[in-house]
Formats: sequence, C-alpha cells, structure tokens
Amino acid sequence: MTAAAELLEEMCHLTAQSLTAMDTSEHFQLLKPLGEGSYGKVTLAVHRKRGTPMALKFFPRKSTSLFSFLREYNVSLSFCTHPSLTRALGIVYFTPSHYVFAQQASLFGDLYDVILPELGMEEDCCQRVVSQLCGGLSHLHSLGFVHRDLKPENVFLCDSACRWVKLGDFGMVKAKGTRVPEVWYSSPYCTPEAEVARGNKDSWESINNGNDGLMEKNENRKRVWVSVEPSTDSWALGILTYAMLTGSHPWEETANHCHSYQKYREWFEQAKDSRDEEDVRAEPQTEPDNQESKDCPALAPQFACFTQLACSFFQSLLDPRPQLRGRPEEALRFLGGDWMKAKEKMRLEEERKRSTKKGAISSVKEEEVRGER
Ligand SMILES: Nc1ncnc2c1ncn2[C@@H]1O[C@H](COP(=O)(O)OP(=O)(O)OP(=O)(O)O)[C@@H](O)[C@H]1O
Repeated sequence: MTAAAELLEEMCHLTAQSLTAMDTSEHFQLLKPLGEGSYGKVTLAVHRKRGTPMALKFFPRKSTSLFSFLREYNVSLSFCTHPSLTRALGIVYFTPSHYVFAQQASLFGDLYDVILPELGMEEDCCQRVVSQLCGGLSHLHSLGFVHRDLKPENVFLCDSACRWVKLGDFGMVKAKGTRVPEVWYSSPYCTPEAEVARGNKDSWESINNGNDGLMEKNENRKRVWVSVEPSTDSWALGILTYAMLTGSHPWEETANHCHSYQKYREWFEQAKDSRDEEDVRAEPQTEPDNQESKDCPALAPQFACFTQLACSFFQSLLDPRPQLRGRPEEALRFLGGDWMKAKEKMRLEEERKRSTKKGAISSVKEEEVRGER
C-alpha cells in the first residue's frame, strides 16, 4: 500500500469512530437541489446558527458502503487543498436513511450545462477551465491520488464565465499505484489501455460501486489487474477539452474498431515520428491558420479545425501510450495561443450567438443566485 493510501485508510478508520447521528433540518435550512448523480443527491443548505452556505451531499445508506463514503469525504477534506478542487467542510454525519457530508458549494451548475452540443464554448473560457483543471489535477497527483472520473458533470462552476471552476466528485479517487481490475467502457473517456478488458462482462457500474465481488462471476475472461496512474486523468482532460471546444467527441469509443479513433491513431503515429525529430514538446509552435503542418501529414479530420498548437496539446494528452502521455502540468505550456483556426472559431462564435437556448439558462441561474429575479 502506498503512503497516500495508508494515510487515507487511517483517516477513514478515525472518522468511522467519530461519525455521529444528526437531524439535518435541526442544523441546516435546505434551500434548493444543486444536482444529482448515480450515488448522491446534492442540496444547497445554510447552517442555521452560523449562516454558512454549503452543499450537502446525501448518500443513501442502503446502497452506499460506509468506507467508500468516508473515503470520498476524507479525500475532499484533507487532500483537496487547492482552489480548483471542491473541499469538504468538516461536517459529516448520518441520518436513519443517509450518510451526509458538507462541501463548498459552487452556485453556477457544472460544465455540462455550458457546453453547447456541436458548438462547445468560447475558446478563452475553455482555456481558463483547462488551466484551472491542470492546477487541481497536478495538486491531487502530487499528493499521490488520481481522480479517475474527470467529465463535464464533475467540473462545478463558481461563476457563469468559468473564471473559477472546481473539480468535484471524488467517489472514484484512488491512490496512485493501487492495483485495480481494468475495466473497459464504451466512451471516449475510457483510455486505450483499458481495451485489453473489452469483452469482459464486468460493468463499469460494478467497479464504480466498489463491488468487486460481482467480477468473480466472470468466467470467460481473466481479470487484468493494473496500477492506478495519473495518465488516466490526462486522457480525460484531453477528451474534455475537445468537448469544450467543439461540443462533440473526437470518437464514439476508444477502441481499435472505431473508425474515427483509428484515423486518430494513424495521424498520431505519423505525427509521432516528426515530433520525435523536432521535439515539439519542448517548444510548442503556433502556425498561421492556412498552413498545413509538416507534423501532421494525414491530419485526422476531426482535428482539422485546430491549430498546430492545439494539435500538439491533444497529441500530448491523448497519447495512446500511457507511460508517455503528457501530464496536466505539462499541458499548461500550450495555453495562451490560438487553438481553433480563425475561420472555424468565427463560425462557432456566430452560431453560438444565434443559439440562445443554453446561454439563456445560465444567465437565469446567475440572476437567481444573486437574488435579482
Ligand atoms: N459542491 C457542489 N456544489 C455545487 N454543485 C454540486 C456540488 N457537488 C455536486 N454538485 C452537483 O451535483 C451533481 C452530482 O454530484 P456528484 O457528481 O458529486 O454526484 P455522484 O452521485 O457522485 O455523481 P456520479 O454519478 O458522476 O458519480 C454534479 O454534477 C453537480 O451538478
């Protein structure tokens, strides 16, 4: 067991001892639901005596193991000491039906609400988010943990322009180096190294629940045990960034039979050779929009809207080889220059202006929170 894992286990044992029963409504005024996931409901609440606003996360006791609850709480309380990570507030208790802990509340929803389908979000906004997520993830990695569930729904907004965002949902966090069974799931967020487990009957949910017992039922295939590594978060950061810029995904699932992923692999392989020669990693270049890059002999079509700078960013984080995949802190050097080619950027901006649907929703939210409506 790594030092980080040992420390976390110790904290879980200690908090298990001191966990008390409490009546939610006696201590908190519940204001409004903030969201709901597969494991918990999250409600905005105010502490009755102190007036402190907070997010209370409720986990049904029936379907939640005490230790997975305490792990999520302790990770958030003791290791999320970075402005781009959602920190727990030291309030933890149980009711007859739920385990509950309190967290800093982000009042402007999550990234899922602001990424417009097929249109994404403004590039500046996206770069601000990437820069903050790089900081939050690097912090977590430096303390020996891997998030393992980076996706739009887990990036919470503290304002409508994404000037301050916080990564949340630490239910999947594991200490670096922990041995876990590999699981493949049909999504671009799934890493290519997980494909060895494709065809296993084990579902993503069974792993998510920490219910490894289900996996013993798998008779057809052997489990593949792998070490938890930060490269998983790098991959997800690459996919999330693509989603923010375009409002779509670069491929349907990370599997060799998936045509768009194959195209990407071909491009990656060809570009790799020229990259190795020129060491693009050391010095990312910006290039004029209309110039075909020498590094991209057969540019994968779904990346054609990006500049060379963005292509280098994606190829660093979406390196199919986990051991060579760029780390979030390394991705910072690709920030600052243009990522979308000018023509495509203008087209998206125009179309976003025309599409008032989602934008209207987020501004209503902002006014509601300010009490202006
Ligand atoms: N601290 C918070 N502040 C504001 N909103 C939050 C907070 N925590 C969670 N939410 C909202 O609630 C939703 C569900 O929360 P969360 O992702 O933590 O639940 P979960 O059950 O663990 O989800 P998943 O199904 O992804 O594992 C989030 O997508 C977000 O919109």
